[in-house]
Amino acid sequence: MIIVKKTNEIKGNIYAPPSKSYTHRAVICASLSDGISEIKNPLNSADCLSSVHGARMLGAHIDTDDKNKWIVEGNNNSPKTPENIIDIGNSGTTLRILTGISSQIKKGYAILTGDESIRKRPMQPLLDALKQLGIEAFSSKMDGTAPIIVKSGEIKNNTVRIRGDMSSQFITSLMMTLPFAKEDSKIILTTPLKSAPYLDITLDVLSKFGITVKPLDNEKDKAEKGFFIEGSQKYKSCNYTVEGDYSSASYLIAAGVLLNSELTINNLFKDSKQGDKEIINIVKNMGAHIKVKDDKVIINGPHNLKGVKVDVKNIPDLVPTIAVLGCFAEGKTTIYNGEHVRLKECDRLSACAKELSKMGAKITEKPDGLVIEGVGKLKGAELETYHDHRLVMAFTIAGMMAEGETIIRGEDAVKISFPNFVDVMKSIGANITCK
Ligand SMILES: O=C(O)C1=C[C@@H](OP(=O)(O)O)[C@@H](O)[C@H](O)C1
Ligand SMILES: C=C(OP(=O)(O)O)C(=O)O
Repeated sequence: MIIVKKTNEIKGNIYAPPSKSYTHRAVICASLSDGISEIKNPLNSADCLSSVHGARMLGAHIDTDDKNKWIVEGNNNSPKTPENIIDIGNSGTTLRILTGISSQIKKGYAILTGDESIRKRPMQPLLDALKQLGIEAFSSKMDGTAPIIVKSGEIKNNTVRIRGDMSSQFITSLMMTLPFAKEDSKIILTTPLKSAPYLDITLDVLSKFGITVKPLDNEKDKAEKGFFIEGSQKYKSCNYTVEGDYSSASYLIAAGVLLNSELTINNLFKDSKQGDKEIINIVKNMGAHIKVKDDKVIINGPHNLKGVKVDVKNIPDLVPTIAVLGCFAEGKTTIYNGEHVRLKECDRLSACAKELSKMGAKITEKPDGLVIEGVGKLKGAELETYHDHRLVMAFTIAGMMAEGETIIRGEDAVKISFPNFVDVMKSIGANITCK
């Protein structure tokens, strides 16, 4: 557990942890490539190591001894049949991407599974999409969740239709798999897209590893939104440096604007493709005066915040952070368009409402979001975090602002995306201890 006490001041010049989304994609692209790639500043977290593990099972050699630089020898566009089941732990990104990629093993089957939470996360839209492509992939329990069994197969059809509103990771998986098809192909979205910036991250990394995926040309194809993928492309090796993670930095930014602070957070790029850089605009709209440089964010808090309305369609991972900020803002903060936020490590809408209410927050759960009446102060309480890293980190910030002591259960989950979270928070003066 983390024991959090009211914290008067935080100070420091720190680095945002490396991006989880970029690390996953870089290591998987490198693992498929034709040579040796160096991944610099990778995120050494449990989720990214799940991608490393899966990529090794599919035939890549990956040396992670140097935590600052992973060396990846790719399987030369020829994923191998895994010797065993692939246990991807808690990582949705790994499960979704490698389900598609596994269909390109030359013979046999790949079986992908993970922890209790991952075995509840939806997979059916991706399985249906693979079926349209002539690939046999199914849930062993026949309920659309992992364990997933994927049969090696040649991609046959060249058009796949898939919903875009449940998880962008299904589409990332298809974007990374369809370059293996002999013929050109199209992904057509049957609903408006959510979490869209994650597809920009996918396109960005793919392009560095020699793969081109283009949005469908809307002039020619007015009715259809989606992507065009040229057939028979090859992944090429590339030396890649991972930028800092705005989702992880959101907890530091929230702490900075709420508390008495002098905080510089480095390695956050102004021109990043990460949707979660929106945290900067959100706190600015709430009234915070933070300085944004090309590669860092500087905060001198506290700032008086006012409630705002936030569309979280494209920024699902920021919800716990915004919920905490809303508790300390004047007036009402409304989070909407976040049905997909219920499909993460846990139902984050319901968990935020339930747990923050224990601290005296006034939160109403809506089908697609949360309405938070700013109460200005919270009181310490004992909180559950449902094995969800983002809840542990967001609730820690709430605890630092609360009167009395807050106990946060399940702190181990931070290893998923921000393994040294507790040490970083202590280094800037957070009044926290682990037991
Ligand atoms: O592709 C990615 O790296 C991610 C996509 C998002 O998921 P959805 O597309 O399922 O919303 C996000 O919540 C997750 O943390 C990381
Ligand atoms: C939902 C998350 O990741 P994933 O989907 O990869 O499990 C997350 O990091 O908040």
